[in-house]
Amino acid sequence: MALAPTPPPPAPQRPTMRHSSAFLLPSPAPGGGGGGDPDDDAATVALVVLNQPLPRFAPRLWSRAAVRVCADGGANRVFDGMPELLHGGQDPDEVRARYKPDVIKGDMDSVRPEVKGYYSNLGTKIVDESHDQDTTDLHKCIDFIAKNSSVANKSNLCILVLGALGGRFDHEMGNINVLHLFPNINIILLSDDCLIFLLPRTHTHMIHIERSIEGPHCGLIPIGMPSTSTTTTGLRWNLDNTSMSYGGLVSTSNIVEEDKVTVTSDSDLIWTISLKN
Ligand SMILES: Nc1ncnc2c1ncn2[C@@H]1O[C@H](COP(=O)(O)OP(=O)(O)OP(=O)(O)O)[C@@H](O)[C@H]1O
Ligand SMILES: Cc1ncc(C[n+]2csc(CCO)c2C)c(N)n1
Repeated sequence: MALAPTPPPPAPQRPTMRHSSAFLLPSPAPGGGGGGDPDDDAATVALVVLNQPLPRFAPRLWSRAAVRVCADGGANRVFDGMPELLHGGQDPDEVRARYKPDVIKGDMDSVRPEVKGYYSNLGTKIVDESHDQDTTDLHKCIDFIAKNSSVANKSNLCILVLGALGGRFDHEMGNINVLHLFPNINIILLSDDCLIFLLPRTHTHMIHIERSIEGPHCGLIPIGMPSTSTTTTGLRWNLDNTSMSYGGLVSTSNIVEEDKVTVTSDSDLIWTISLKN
């Protein structure tokens, strides 16, 4: 007697993780004060400034953050860049006192001595890890936020990283690697032109599109590992149980069509979306 075919195992049920870029809005949308979840107005923002030109929205995000950490030469960018961004004839030292980093951390080969001394005198904590030449300054800063800062234990922590994209390709890849090193922390890499975050495979992702400030161009990229099955909704070119890999298909130059995009995958994926100027 023929046996009945064994039914395929049910697809794993994943919890939903919600994402929103409402933190970039000039004034927060109702309930959109933080980073990860648009309905979670208690989300806690930590800011990391890298050694790249400050994005135009840096002052706004600085004001929203609970802790501000400069990665080594990122402190030079705050020292030089905040007075420039705010122009309007304000006294540079008055601006610098208002935009004082809580911490400068890194291997300290890029922060200028006078900048380090200036902020140290204002009370900034300086963490010199010049002995560690195996992890990047961004990695060191995420470690600091995860282990030592006042926001470390917040379940709704969102770390915004300024100046992570554009510039040197080895640094960009190192910055993206940090997303894969800390898959359980909500980290968003930002430039003036786009943002990037990781979609861990443990969840289905519901990405709320803030159309006034982001899109329509987007991408879904399996940087860390290939994916045998990714399914999306809300995109012009949706994936339906589709494989993606470097050397095969990766979803670049896609377009968001709906206010909500959903993504489910068997691999960690990078989500990226363009920012409007
Ligand atoms: N051109 C860039 N593009 C993207 N990220 C950058 C760039 N330059 C610096 N960063 C980021 O800012 C952090 C601090 O930069 P900094 O220049 O102080 O690093 P660094 O370790 O001295 O770099 P290196 O010695 O490789 O030149 C880096 O860890 C990196 O995450
Ligand atoms: C295989 C390997 N490649 C590169 C480096 C160099 N490196 C990586 S992170 C870092 C610190 C930058 O502030 C430096 C110098 C290394 N150690 N190991």
